Amino acid sequence: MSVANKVAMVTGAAQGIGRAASEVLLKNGASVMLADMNEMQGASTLADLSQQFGKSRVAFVKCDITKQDQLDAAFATTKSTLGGIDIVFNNAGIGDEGNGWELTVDVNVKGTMKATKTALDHLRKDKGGRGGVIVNMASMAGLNPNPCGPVYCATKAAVIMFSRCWAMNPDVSANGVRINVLAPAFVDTDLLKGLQGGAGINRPDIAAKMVQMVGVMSVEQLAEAFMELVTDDTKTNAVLTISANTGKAYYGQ
Ligand SMILES: NC(=O)C1=CN([C@@H]2O[C@H](COP(=O)(O)OP(=O)(O)OC[C@H]3O[C@@H](n4cnc5c(N)ncnc54)[C@H](O)[C@@H]3O)[C@@H](O)[C@H]2O)C=CC1
Ligand SMILES: CC/C=C\C[C@H](O)[C@H](O)/C=C/C=C/C=C\C=C\C(=O)C/C=C\CCC(=O)O
Repeated sequence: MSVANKVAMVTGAAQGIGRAASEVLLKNGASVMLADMNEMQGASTLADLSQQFGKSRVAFVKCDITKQDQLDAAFATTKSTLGGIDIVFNNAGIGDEGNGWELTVDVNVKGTMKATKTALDHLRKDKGGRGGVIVNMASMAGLNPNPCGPVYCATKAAVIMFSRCWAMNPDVSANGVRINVLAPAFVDTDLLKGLQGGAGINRPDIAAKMVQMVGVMSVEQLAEAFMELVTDDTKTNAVLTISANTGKAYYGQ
């Protein structure tokens, strides 16, 4: 599927991977709603992207994905401002392993689940949508256990299983919706800084060795992998892993 003239909503779009994915969607002719809880960073990203791609194809909505009312409003605003919705990238996520660990579960698991269910209500043809694709952000940390971030790893494993179960539901495919998962190793963003110990990670020394061993990708590499999951119509229930040293591979295939 070409993304030209399609409408996308990206959560966690104010910076990092979400911003890079939004940029590549815009470059390829889509309209994009940047959804993020960080209004200040969101406004700055909106200003940059509007300058590059024009004001009519990009907008920002404040949205905390743990809040159902804000998700409902974000989807409604996307449709009214940009003329519908075809692509949803549930990318927002955090990695606090310390005192804030419950928020990590709330955002990564419950937030992603709420956003996926809301996306299905807006995309499914039997619910008045026009079909489309949902990409949920997991991590290779959700596939391979390690001692550094048990909470983070468990949340990402939950995202993978939740997404795959929905993708297999015949009511979803029959109504024109594909669901895929992106599972990267380390990417050069603010989140990765948590591995240096600030977010209460267990054994930052082991994490540092893992980073050294696996390597670190650019956000642009992630945006390209995201686009593969969006544009390849044969991909549904696909989990695309990607790391700097080993490249891309579909899990289980
Ligand atoms: N950076 C890495 O090495 C990896 C990142 N990931 C995943 O990629 C996703 C994006 O992370 P990065 O770009 O690296 O991080 P980042 O910290 O640079 O960006 C995350 C964005 O999400 C937003 N956000 C956080 N909580 C939110 C909420 N409740 N509602 C709405 N927006 C919220 C933040 O304001 C921020 O703009 C996350 O789900 C992360 O777990 C997965 C594997 C590796
Ligand atoms: C990507 C981690 C981002 C943020 C760190 C958080 O702050 C959190 O507190 C801790 C998370 C701990 C994560 C530990 C490991 C993460 C591993 C990967 O993302 C993938 C790395 C390697 C995959 C190669 C392999 O295992 O085969």
